[in-house]
Amino acid sequence: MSAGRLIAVVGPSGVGKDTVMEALCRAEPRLSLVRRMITRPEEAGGERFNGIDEETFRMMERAGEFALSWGAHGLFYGVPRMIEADLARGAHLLVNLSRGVLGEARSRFPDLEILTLTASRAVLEERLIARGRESWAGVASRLDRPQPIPPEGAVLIDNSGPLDKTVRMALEQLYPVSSTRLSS
Ligand SMILES: Nc1ncnc2c1ncn2[C@@H]1O[C@H](COP(=O)(O)OP(=O)(O)OP(=O)(O)O)[C@@H](O)[C@H]1O
Ligand SMILES: O=P(O)(O)OC[C@H]1O[C@H](OP(=O)(O)O)[C@H](O)[C@@H]1O
Repeated sequence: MSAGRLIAVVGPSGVGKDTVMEALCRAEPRLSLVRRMITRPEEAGGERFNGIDEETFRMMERAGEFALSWGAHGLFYGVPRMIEADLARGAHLLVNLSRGVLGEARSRFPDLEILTLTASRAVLEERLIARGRESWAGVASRLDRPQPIPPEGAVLIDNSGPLDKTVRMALEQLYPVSSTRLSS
């Protein structure tokens, strides 16, 4: 069994992380998505996640049930510990992480790969409004969040253009040989 791969997809809210991750999974059967636990009602839509209340989140965190956890936008996010077993089985996992948790993620998973998605503020604003998941105030606070500099060693991909272009560029980086074969 070959070693698993943990690939963090990061970038500002609205840049398209969840959309790109889903498209990557459709295009590359070796990839699968990590389902996060979030203190957000599941009816909010967007990515597939498990919605839990804050008390449950705290309990799970104390019980060591998360490989990684963090807070952002007034919510808490947890990555189930189960990913360790999946990686040991050789899975190639895509996970949506906060940029604030990358240091910890790298010390816990030294082979962590990082895909940073970028887009201009105007594109982010347009996408967040069109998505309609947050209120106007929620959109404004996401846009006004200070943007950290891209983490060292990350692959930078511009997602301002069409989704299929982003997917092609990301796969070229993640699976250099097979994507060359596919496009030839
Ligand atoms: N390349 C693209 N072209 C056009 N629209 C896109 C593209 N990528 C994503 N979108 C749209 O932008 C919106 C935001 O995408 P998505 O929810 O995937 O972002 P996100 O980075 O996961 O945001 P958050 O961190 O807030 O969850 C969605 O409505 C999605 O359909
Ligand atoms: O800005 P940073 O800290 O990198 O990311 C913070 C969090 O914001 C997004 O969450 P959501 O899915 O929009 O709630 C990301 O998924 C991440 O968990």
